[in-house]
Amino acid sequence: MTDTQAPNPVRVDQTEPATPKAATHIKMSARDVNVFYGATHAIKDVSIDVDMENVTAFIGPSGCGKSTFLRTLNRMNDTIPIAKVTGDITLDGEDIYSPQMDVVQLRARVGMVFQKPNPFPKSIYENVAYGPRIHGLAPNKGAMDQIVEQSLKRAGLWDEVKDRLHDSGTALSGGQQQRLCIARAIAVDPEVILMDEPCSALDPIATAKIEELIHALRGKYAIVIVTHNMQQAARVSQKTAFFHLGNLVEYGETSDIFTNPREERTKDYITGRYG
Ligand SMILES: Nc1ncnc2c1ncn2[C@@H]1O[C@H](COP(=O)(O)OP(=O)(O)OP(=O)(O)O)[C@@H](O)[C@H]1O
Repeated sequence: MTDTQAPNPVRVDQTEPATPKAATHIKMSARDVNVFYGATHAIKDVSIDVDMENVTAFIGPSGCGKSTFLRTLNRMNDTIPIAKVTGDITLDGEDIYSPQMDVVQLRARVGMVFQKPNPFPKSIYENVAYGPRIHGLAPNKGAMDQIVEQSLKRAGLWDEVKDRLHDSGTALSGGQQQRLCIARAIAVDPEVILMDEPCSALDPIATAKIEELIHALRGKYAIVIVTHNMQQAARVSQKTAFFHLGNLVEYGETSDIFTNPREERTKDYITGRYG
């Protein structure tokens, strides 16, 4: 889909139940996080809690640091030599930047879906089975078959691919490929799924399917989605964080952010004054 800017005002999905004020389980916490790329200070003292019950959207103008911050949550920035992260980030209270943290394990627990669908050049079955195999999650073929089927079902793809599991994943449509990537993340039994503009390469129908899927997965996994499409943030999330120039300007319930923002900068952004 072409991520066109939202006409204003952005409509918030009123069919969603009000976000529970209590009894949320904080899954990830960031405190005073800074990210530097060499001399570029990309993230400035960001503190935020991500919970299990709500989908959290990160919004803000291009270059404000949404993707950079998202990548700190599963240490994807480790792969960028000039990136330096300071501050504390925990997953269920455990410091993910501690030297004892197994990063491969962390990235299974905190899975990621990218902007451009990136299935392996292997069969649909193998795309999903790869992670469980390297993590030793399936003792035999029957168990693996079950993981593959369940993951594809959860990703809303099973009915479309069950008769061609051994065809190449790259032969699927873009939207199907993205759901295959979500199935691949689900297959290793993650706790958190990070999505970095997962619909920006998709047409409106494929985008709607991913958005439905996000609704269906809500609560099973803590979900964080970066989007520069404000309508999408309003449709899929219950919590929204607005970033600007590396700062977390405002974080709260999506309905408040879009209808009654506290900060002038948030108001300017959601009313289309910049970005
Ligand atoms: N690999 C990198 N090396 C150097 N600088 C980077 C790198 N990645 C991002 N940056 C810089 O960090 C800042 C934040 O970029 P980031 O991609 O996180 O923003 P964003 O809000 O996700 O933007 P967009 O919506 O355009 O994807 C920008 O100034 C960007 O140029």
